[in-house]
Order: sequence, then structure tokens, then C-alpha cells
Amino acid sequence: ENGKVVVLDFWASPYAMRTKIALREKGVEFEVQEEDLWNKSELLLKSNPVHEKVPVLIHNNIPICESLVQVQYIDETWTEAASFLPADPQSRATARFWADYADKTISFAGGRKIWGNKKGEEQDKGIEEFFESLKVLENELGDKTYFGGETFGYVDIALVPFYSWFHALEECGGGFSVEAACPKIVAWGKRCVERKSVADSLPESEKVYQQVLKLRQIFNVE
Ligand SMILES: N[C@@H](CCC(=O)N[C@@H](CSO)C(=O)NCC(=O)O)C(=O)O
Repeated sequence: ENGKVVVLDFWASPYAMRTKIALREKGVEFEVQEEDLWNKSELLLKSNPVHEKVPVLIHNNIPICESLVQVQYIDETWTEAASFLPADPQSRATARFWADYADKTISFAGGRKIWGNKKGEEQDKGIEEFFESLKVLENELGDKTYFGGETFGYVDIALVPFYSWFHALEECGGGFSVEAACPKIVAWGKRCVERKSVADSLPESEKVYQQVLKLRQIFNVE
């Protein structure tokens, strides 16, 4: 597990936040190369030729693509620190199910439709989808400290980056409140941000909001 670790990154990317949280949870030293997604580096294009997306984890010059794949790689490579996944196959399967669910729903099914549209029917549908899936996660979390129980793990890493986007979504969506609908998720998010690995990897919500306003201009939303 020695050797140079580099993350091809974009500070506002919730996916890239996952990889940085995972490395920080393991106490792994790494370099960050900030990418301009409108002017991608040769290294990014060469390292992730299939998707040309961040994050890319480059370990000993070997690129690993897809954030959830990277989080599992990190877990399997730096094994001295606590594992992100439980030991038994069934609990591991459950964790992978919920991380996959978060990946498929929260990100852009609900999220993109909220910030990528102006006020109206499309955006309302996005808000509905967003809350539909977040309430499923709220129910799954229940009164647990973390998704896996008492320890911070794989599902928490997969989902918590989107917590930094809630404020931007609320503002773009006309000022709805995530906390009103999903108080347990918001309390869980605050709990996760108390961890240095998360605090160091999630940007301020206001900074995300300013970036989203820029995206709305670039995509000519309203
Ligand atoms: N499934 C992948 C998604 C990465 C992604 O969308 N990255 C975005 C930035 S965050 O929105 C990206 O790199 N976009 C550049 C592009 O689409 O050109 C993962 O989990 O790593």
C-alpha cells in the first residue's frame, strides 16, 4: 500500500468528495490535482478514457475510475485502519445496495432536475423525486448513528457528499427545507461533518450554492 497517491479532483464534485473522505479516513497521504472540467488535462483523458470524468484515483501510476470502485479499492488496500464494509457477506451486500441506491437516485435524478431547471413542472418533478428517495434513506437510517450502525462506513461515504449540496438545492428549488422532511438525514449529515475526514472533504454549502448559480448561468437556466 506504499507509493504515490493522486486524486484527479473537482472541489464541488460529490463523487470526488467520496474518494477524499475514504483516503482521509484511512490516514493516507495524497496529492490533489484540481481539474477544470471545461478544459480537462491530458492526464485525466488518459487516465479515464471511457468516462473522462473525475474523480480518478492514481496509485503508483495506476488509474482507478468510478468513485465507489475507488472507495472499495481504498478499503482493500489500506487495511490497517478500520474497514468501511462489515465482515459478513450479507451486511456487505446490504451496504453495497444502499450505496448503489444513493448513487442512482440522490445525485442527479432529483438533484440535477432541481438545480438544472427553473421554477416549474420539471423542477417540481425533480423535487418530488429527490424527496421520494431521501425519505427512503431516512427510513433506512432510522435511529442508527450511521447507516451501518455505530461505525461510519461505506454507505455514509457514498451519501454524505450530497449533504453539502442540500442548501443549493433548497435555494434553487424555491426555499424548501430538507430538514423539515428528513430531520434524521440532516442530523446524520451534521454528525458526519464532525469527522475530520468529512469536514476536510466537503466544501461550505454556500460555496457549493455559488458554484451552482454559475452552472445555472452556463447551462442558461432562467
Ligand atoms: N459515476 C461517476 C460520476 C462522476 C462524475 O459525474 N463526475 C463529474 C463531476 S461531478 O458531477 C465529471 O467529471 N463531469 C465531467 C463531464 O461530465 O464532462 C463516479 O462516481 O465517479
